[in-house]
Amino acid sequence: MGVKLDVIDLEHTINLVNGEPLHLLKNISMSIEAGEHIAIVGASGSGKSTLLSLLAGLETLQKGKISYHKNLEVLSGVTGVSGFIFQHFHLLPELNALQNVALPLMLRGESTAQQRALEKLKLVNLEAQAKQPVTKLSGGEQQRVAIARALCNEPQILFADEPTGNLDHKTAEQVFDLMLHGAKVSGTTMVVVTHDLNLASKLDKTYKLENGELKL
Ligand SMILES: Nc1ncnc2c1ncn2[C@@H]1O[C@H](COP(=O)(O)OP(=O)(O)OP(=O)(O)O)[C@@H](O)[C@H]1O
Repeated sequence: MGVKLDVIDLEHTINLVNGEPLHLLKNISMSIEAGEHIAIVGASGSGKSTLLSLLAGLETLQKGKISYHKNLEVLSGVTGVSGFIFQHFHLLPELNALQNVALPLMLRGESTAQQRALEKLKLVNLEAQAKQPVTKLSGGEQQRVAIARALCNEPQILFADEPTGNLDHKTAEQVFDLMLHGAKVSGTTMVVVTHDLNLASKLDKTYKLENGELKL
């Protein structure tokens, strides 16, 4: 089962180049249930990526509290149980698809890394391309490799920042559906930042970030 996440009164301020503070996020409170899939939408520059990085523990909290729970246990953080998918794939160009997916497991010394990586490549319909260098794959295929890699660690919560923003409309929908399917199969909680309201509507809830406030 996935991770449950509670956010209480989160605030975030950035300093603009002219020295003025900008209150990017104001008193954000939300709960994301275990296994729930939510979308965060909003205008460019509204703070979606910043909020996602804070939720994923990739950026330091300035004010407020985020707590993570698995079953009835409170976790000290999510770094070990989370996956992250970026808009620009972030694959290692010198490796093939299978090696990209297996690498995080191999670095942890997992003896079944290759086998588990191949299973996840099957899940995103890329078994036949496993030995292809990723530079020879299409954009949609590269993003499916990134999804397989993120799922390979069996994450309890998955964060995705515009995961299909770099793809054409049809490919974006196919890749998004595969990502959602992968998360559903493993009961993974998922938080997705997207501009695409059609894709957002496939998830359980859509939050809109506007003027620093998050609304359903
Ligand atoms: N570390 C930082 N220092 C200064 N400004 C920052 C920093 N991080 C983000 N910003 C600014 O904060 C604002 C929000 O950025 P963010 O990337 O979170 O928005 P976004 O809603 O994800 O935008 P987009 O949809 O265009 O990706 C932007 O104006 C950005 O320039």
